[in-house]
Amino acid sequence: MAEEANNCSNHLQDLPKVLVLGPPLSFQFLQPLYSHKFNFLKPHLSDFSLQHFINHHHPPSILAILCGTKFSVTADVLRLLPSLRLVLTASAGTDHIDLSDCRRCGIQVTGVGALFSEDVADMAVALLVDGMRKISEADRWLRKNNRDNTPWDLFPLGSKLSGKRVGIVGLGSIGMEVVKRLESFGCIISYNSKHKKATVSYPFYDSVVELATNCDVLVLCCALNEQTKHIINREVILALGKGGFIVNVGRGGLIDETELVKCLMEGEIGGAGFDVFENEPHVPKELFKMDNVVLSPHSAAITVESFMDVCELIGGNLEAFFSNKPLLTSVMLPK
Ligand SMILES: O=CC(=O)O
Repeated sequence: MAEEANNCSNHLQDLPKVLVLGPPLSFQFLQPLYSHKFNFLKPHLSDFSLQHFINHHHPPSILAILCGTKFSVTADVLRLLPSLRLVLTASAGTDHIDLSDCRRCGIQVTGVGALFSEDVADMAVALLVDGMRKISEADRWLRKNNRDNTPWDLFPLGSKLSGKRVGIVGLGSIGMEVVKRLESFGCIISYNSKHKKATVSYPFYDSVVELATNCDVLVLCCALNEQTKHIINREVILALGKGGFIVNVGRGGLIDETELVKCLMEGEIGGAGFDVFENEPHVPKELFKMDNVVLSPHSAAITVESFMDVCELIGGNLEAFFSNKPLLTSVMLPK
């Protein structure tokens, strides 16, 4: 028995090490599939501090990190790992990673590319339909008023989605999937993005205030970075107006959340659908009391199918990296 355990730990020692930070949600599916190929180091199961844990595992032998969005890969973390060559995040967003420092240290970064785009777009549209047609509100109302003598016409009217002017903030792969879906609803699309796209003919606004002025709905699909932090501020919200609706499936920090909550309370905007929040897992408690708001716990990307695909992609990227082949997906690092 002891010999078997010894063989097993010897075998583990021979496998390439991958330091798992977070860990990402998909790790629970990934681990059983790839434990025979990689030695996953799991500081979250240890009582040691991260630094102590890393020092205990011979830092020069750790070439790769696997993380999710809840773990910030800062310059301080990178300093603990002098031989690190790959940061692999199980996410589309990379705002939790110090990309400039990765570049400086010659570390490649890989994420899931466009793998979550369809699921996230589905959720964006679901939040929008739910909010405008009051689906969650209707469900709550009917459960509460489930008596034969309650007249159903007491339930408030929703808003029609077809024909609405929808402004997409960030026309990347998620934004394009949202557009595909909303065009079939008969919505009128325009957008704001870092650059005007040569490949689409939808009206482009280089100012988000102008986009909001000309729309009934804003759907936020862009990455969070220095340029996009609080891209939705009070001025944008007021420009969208009292009947307006905002959906955020990007990152919480895209919206000045305090201002949005205030505007919702003051009736300056019609409603909102949130999959992401500024200080997750904190959700402003005022939102729980609002019927014109639909909430979801940063779960837009999470489906059984996307998790299976993500495991395959992460495994493929790890295999490519450790056999010196090109990565299947890679993140562009800032110049
Ligand atoms: O938020 C989810 C992701 O960035 O993949």
